[in-house]
Parts: sequence; structure tokens; C-alpha cells
Amino acid sequence: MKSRSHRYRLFSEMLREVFFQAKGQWKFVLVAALSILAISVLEFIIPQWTKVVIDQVIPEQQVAALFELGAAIVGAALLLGVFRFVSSFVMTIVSQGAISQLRNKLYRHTVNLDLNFFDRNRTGDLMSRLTSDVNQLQELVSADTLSIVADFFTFIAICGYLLYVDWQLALLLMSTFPFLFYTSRFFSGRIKSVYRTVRQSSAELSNHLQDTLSGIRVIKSFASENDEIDRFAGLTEINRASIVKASRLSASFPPIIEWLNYIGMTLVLLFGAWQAMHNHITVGDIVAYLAYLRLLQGPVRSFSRMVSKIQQASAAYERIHEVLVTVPAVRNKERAIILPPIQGEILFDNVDFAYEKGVPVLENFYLQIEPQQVTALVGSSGSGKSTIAHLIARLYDVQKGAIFIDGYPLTDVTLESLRTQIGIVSQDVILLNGTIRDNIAYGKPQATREEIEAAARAANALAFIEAFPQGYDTLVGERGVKLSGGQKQRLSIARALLKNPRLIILDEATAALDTESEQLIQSALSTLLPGRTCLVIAHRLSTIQSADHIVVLEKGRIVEAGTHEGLLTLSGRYKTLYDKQFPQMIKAKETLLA
Ligand SMILES: Nc1ncnc2c1ncn2[C@@H]1O[C@H](COP(=O)(O)OP(=O)(O)OP(=O)(O)O)[C@@H](O)[C@H]1O
Repeated sequence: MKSRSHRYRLFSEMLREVFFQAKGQWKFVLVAALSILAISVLEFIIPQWTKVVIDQVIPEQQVAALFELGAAIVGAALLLGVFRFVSSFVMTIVSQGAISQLRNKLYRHTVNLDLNFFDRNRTGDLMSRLTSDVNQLQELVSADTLSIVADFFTFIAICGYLLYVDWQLALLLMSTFPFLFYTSRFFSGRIKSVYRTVRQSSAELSNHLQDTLSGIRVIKSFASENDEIDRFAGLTEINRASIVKASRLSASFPPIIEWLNYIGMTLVLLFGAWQAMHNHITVGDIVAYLAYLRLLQGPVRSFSRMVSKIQQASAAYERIHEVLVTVPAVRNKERAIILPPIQGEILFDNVDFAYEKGVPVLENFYLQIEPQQVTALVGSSGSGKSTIAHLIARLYDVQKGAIFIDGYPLTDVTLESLRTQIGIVSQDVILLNGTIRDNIAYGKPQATREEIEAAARAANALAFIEAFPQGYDTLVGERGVKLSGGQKQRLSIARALLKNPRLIILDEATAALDTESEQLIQSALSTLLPGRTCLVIAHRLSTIQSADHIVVLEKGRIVEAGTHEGLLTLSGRYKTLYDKQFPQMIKAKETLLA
């Protein structure tokens, strides 16, 4: 349970956050505020004119004045409409401006968080924080909010006026206010907690959508559409029930307020009628009082609506705030230096690393990778090969020991200067929505046409790119053509080539391909590797036999290291792996061919 002071801090932070974003638009806010002020003035004047008609124009039969007042009321009502339009439209401009800034800020913060954060949070949930939770806050910067301020002044002015004209009547009317206040307080806490559940269940829905629509191939291949439909229906039901519960609360709030308002109105009517019967006030006074009462109830009603809006926004802001206060564990330290162009010597010095506390992946790990050589990592699944690649790119930080690159501790250099010198080609190639050209030039957006084509040629991708009618302008991804695994892989090699990294990491780059694709890629890689430091993570030992240094890993420890021939003569783990992958028959054939 969060303490009251924490909730208060969060609430004031939300207001500061949202209104700070709106600060740059103060001219619009001023226009809206003036319009709202004009609305208040007009709303105050119209009942006065009504009173004059009833108490003066009718008894004295002033026909000309009747038409004048009629025209004045129609004109004032028209102006009311204009001011209402201006205030609401202008505030929409302000709120949209503020909300898009907040959304950009949240997105900037989110993409700068480290992978650990993304491991712990589901994509659909983050998406709903960035979209619907941010939208919810938009309600706070609206003409309604601004009119709450104006309403407050109207409220005070009318109360003062009524007290001045007839203090007894005014006090009678105000006797309902404490009830209004306590009812609002009673409801506000409850409304917030049910809206928190609504937001969570909406996030669950969007998680499910994200998982299932992006994994639709798996669902279809397992024929599990119906299971997913049922699961979705279950989540929809939870969402529906939470929304129904929330609206039961928020829908019961206004009628209670309304009822209290009617009690106030009845009191005015009865007491006013009694006063009029004794000639203390006129019928016109009663009509004007009733009109003012309605005006007093307006602020109370908008206040009650606002309570609900603020509670919904607070529930949404809590979720946004959780992301905004997350500090990335992997970040540039103060006075981090820019890593100069590297040779690529890497040292893991007594490193301990775990993704999750208590589940070590590397312990007292020592590894030296020589510059401008090809070092291969082999070992069974889960032995920590990809983890080593992640640590070199500093996607995660180690818990003990240090990693050095050309003698610089990774934590001393800026992330950007490190990562721009590393190219990673991995098995699951992610292509972004856009053209083939955009995808190749992703790491170097300023690349020239010639550079892009040279990279594509070197990556053996030229033939298939040119076979598309739109060539480099062919769209790939969801709205474009579908590429085969090998084609995607070659695009990612072209992307890495264009980036021209000093250190290249191939993470099972050819594991899922057929022999022909593998050969094309191997030849593409042979243009990529010379003159760079290269770390190859391989399952297929055929691809790394010529590596300068092969490191065999088991459960996060180096069990053997050496060249292919050297390791075979050891008859250890590498030999066992090799024998598994190359049964005697193939080896005999190899020897024969040799
Ligand atoms: N993001 C993560 N969060 C938690 N644990 C992880 C994460 N990534 C990997 N692990 C765990 O760390 C260990 C090493 O994983 P890693 O991916 O480095 O192995 P690998 O040798 O590359 O395996 P494979 O050959 O199957 O890709 C495994 O036990 C794995 O479950």
C-alpha cells in the first residue's frame, strides 16, 4: 500500500509533468483562459437580464426594452458558443502538444533503458504505457480543467453575491456543500484503485495481442488458434469486468451529486417561495436564484467529473512514472571517454555475470581475444556463448571483474563510441519496416548510393536485390516483400559491411541455412573479416575450422582452447562435439578427397 505522502508526491509530479510540457504554449493557454473568463461573465449577466424582464419589463409593459433584452440574450448566447468553441479547441492544441512531448520523452527514456529492463517487461505492456496511458493524461490538459479554475471564481463570486442579497438563503444552499465534499473524497480513492486494475488488464490484453500476432506462424503451425482465442476471451472478460466495476463507481458518483444538488434547489425554492409570499423578495429574485444555483451546481458537477478524470490519469501516470524513474544500469559514467579506433584486443578479467541474481552464467571468467584474428566460441547450448557477445557490446554490465578493449575498461568508454565500432550479425535478423536501402544503411544513414551497392555486392546480395522490380527501393517487412532467411542474412552482412566495424561478432550467423545459402554467406563473410577482429559463435564446427583460436565453453567455463587440429589431438570436449557432427563416414570421404 502506497503511503499518502507518496501518492501526494506522485500526484503533484503528474501535474508538474503535464503542465510543464504545456509551458511553451502559454499564449494558447492565455487565449483559452480569457475565453473561459468571458464565459463566466456572460453566464453571470444572462440571469440578471432575465430578472429585469420579470421584475421590471413585464409589470411596466416596456415592449421596446423587451426586444432589446431578448436580442441581448440571443447575442450573449451566441458569444457564449463562440467562447466555448475557442476554449475547447485551443486547449486541444495545447493538450496535444503537451502529450506528444510527454510521449516523446517517455519513448526517449524507454529506448535508452538497458536490455535488462526489456527482459523484465513485456513489449505489449510497454506499448500500452506509451499509447493509452499517455492518452489518459491528455484529459488533464483540457478546457474542462481550465474552466475548473474559472468555475472556482464563479463559485466564489456567486456565493458572495447570494450572501450579500440574502444570507439566510445562501447559508441554506451551502448546507449541502459539506456532503458534496465528503462524497467526492469517498469516491475518489476508490475510483483510482479500480482504474488501476482497468489499466493493468488493458496492458495484459495488449501483451497478448503483441505476442500472438507477432507469433502467428507458431500458433498456426501448432493449430492452436482456438486456444489463443479462448485465452484472449479470458483476458477480454477480465478487462470487461474491471471496466464495468470502474464505471459502476464513476457512474454512481454524478447521480449522488445530482441528488444533493436537487436538495439544494428544493431548499431555495421552498424558502424563496416563503420569502416571496411575505414580500421579502420578488418572483424575479427566485428565478435569478434558481439560475445562479444552476451555475453553482455547474462547478460542483465539473469538479466531480474532474475527480474521476484525475483518478484515471493518476492510475495511468503511476505506470508511466515507473518507466520514467527506471535508471538504466548500463549507462555512460561521468566523464566517460570516447573510445579511439580499436585494434580489437579483448580481455575478460575474472568476470562474474548473471542475468538474474543467484543464477550465475559466468564465474571467475578469463578470456583473451587477440586483435585482428578470428576467435571462435563453441560449446553446448546455454554454455554462455551469446552472453559473451552481449557483454562485449556492453548490452549488460558484469557484476564482478572487468572487460577491457585495447586496454580500456568497457565501463570507462561511452556506449556510442564502443557500439559504433562493433558489428553484430546474428541468426535472427531483424529488418525494419522500410526499403532494402534503408535497411542496409541503418548503421550509416548518410551512406552514398555507391557505398550501399558496394556493400550489397560484397555481401552477395546484389543479384536478389536487382531481381526485384523496385530494386533497392523494394519495401521489406510487414508492408513489403518477404525475404528468405538467407537473403535477410546477406542484407544484415551488407549492413555490417557498410558500418565498417573494427570488431565483428557473428552469432550463429549461418546456423539455419541450407548449404547453398551458407556458401554464399561464407564467401560474403570472407570479404567482411580480413583486417578486423572477429568473434564467431558457432554451432556448426565446419564453419570455424580455419579460426585462429577456438575456445570451448561448458556451463560458463572454458574447458579447452586452441586451434582445430590442436583441439582434435586433445581428444577432449571439442573432439566429442566434432565426432558428433561429422560421423566417421564423412570424415573418411574428406580424407579421401584430400
Ligand atoms: N536475457 C536473459 N535473461 C535471463 N537468462 C538468460 C538470458 N539470456 C540467456 N540467459 C541464460 O544464460 C545462460 C547462457 O545463455 P547464452 O544465450 O549465453 O548461451 P549460448 O551458449 O549462447 O546458447 P545457445 O547456443 O543455445 O544460443 C543460459 O542458461 C540462458 O538460459
